[in-house]
Amino acid sequence: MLFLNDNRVNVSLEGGVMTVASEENNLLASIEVRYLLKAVLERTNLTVHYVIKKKNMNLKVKTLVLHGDEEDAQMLHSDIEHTLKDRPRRLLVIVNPNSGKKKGLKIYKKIAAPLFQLCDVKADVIVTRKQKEPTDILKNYNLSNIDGIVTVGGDGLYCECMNGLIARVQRDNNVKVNCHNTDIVSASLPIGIIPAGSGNVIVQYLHGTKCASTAVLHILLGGNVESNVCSVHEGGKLLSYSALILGFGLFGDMMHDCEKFRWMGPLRYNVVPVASMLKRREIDVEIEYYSANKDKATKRIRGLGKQISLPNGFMIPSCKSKIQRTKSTSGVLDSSDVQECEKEEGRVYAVDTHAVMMKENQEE
Ligand SMILES: Nc1ncnc2c1ncn2[C@@H]1O[C@H](COP(=O)(O)OP(=O)(O)OP(=O)(O)O)[C@@H](O)[C@H]1O
Repeated sequence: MLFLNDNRVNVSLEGGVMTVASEENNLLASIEVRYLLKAVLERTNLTVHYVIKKKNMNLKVKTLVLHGDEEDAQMLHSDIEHTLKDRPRRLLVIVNPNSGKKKGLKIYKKIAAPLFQLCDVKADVIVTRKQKEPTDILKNYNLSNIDGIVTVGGDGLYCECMNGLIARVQRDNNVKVNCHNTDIVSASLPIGIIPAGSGNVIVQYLHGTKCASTAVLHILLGGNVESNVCSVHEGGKLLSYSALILGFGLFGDMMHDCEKFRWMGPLRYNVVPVASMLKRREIDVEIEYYSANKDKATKRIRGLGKQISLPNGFMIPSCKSKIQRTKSTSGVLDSSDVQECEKEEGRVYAVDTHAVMMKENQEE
């Protein structure tokens, strides 16, 4: 026998929904099981922590307290815990204390750590001291001991961890990474992002909000989504993996210039691009991409000092496609020039595939 306030209630966990109804069958509470966070049992009291989604896409923790017969409370507790068995339990957390406004560590301690504790999540927290450290950590870390990686920082930290993870997976699978025709082996380990950086574009894209506690809750709820990853090659060598934006021309110049003013913090993205725009240069570029659908012919887009957009749908996560770009060349190319170009040193190839998982609520 269980009670909600003074009402004697029946609780069911069927059809993916936890319902609490009065003896007269009036529905008193209804919570989707995927939004259940944790059930805490203290003798005859069972506190159910769950998440609600607000209109602004932020998630908020709520509680429901049931009390009554100790045995009934215990049974319901173990039923709820059973529904949570696939949630992440062990995480590697990589914090960049210098991200954005340098609040990464504070955000982790104040927002993430208490929620991790509530959900019995064991976190191995590493605070980075320098650039490239995340890549080194992921070279040798025992990945079989964890359910996911969490970054506390900006898009750059995520990209570096994604690079480290993808490189590690290729190494473990003996992939010839310098060969641009080789498929990238997908990583099965998800990467969650707690935003503490300058732009936090990926988190906004995933969750519709840059709220840090919402990101933590998405990670704890255990949803994930596949994401494309491109490998970028030059001169027969792998340069890097890219999962957010692969840019060149004006965009590349802007980002390059912004890096020189990292000391300015997030403000650099508002100021520095203006100067990059003023010293804008024309770039002749040709992009060639191969559709996932092998029946479709190879398409080619050419532009000289123009904005070039790839067709819609290019980044559909499940789509396997390849893009290739030649290095900046002078004059307009025809198809025979392209073949010549492909023999040149210094060409850049990019191959994209779905390879990395990011934490997200699947329904969003
Ligand atoms: N302790 C550290 N000191 C300096 N740089 C670091 C440190 N830890 C990580 N980095 C590197 O700093 C870069 C940017 O990190 P992050 O994305 O967290 O910050 P950001 O301010 O949002 O920058 P961006 O706008 O480039 O994303 C990453 O390449 C990351 O690896």
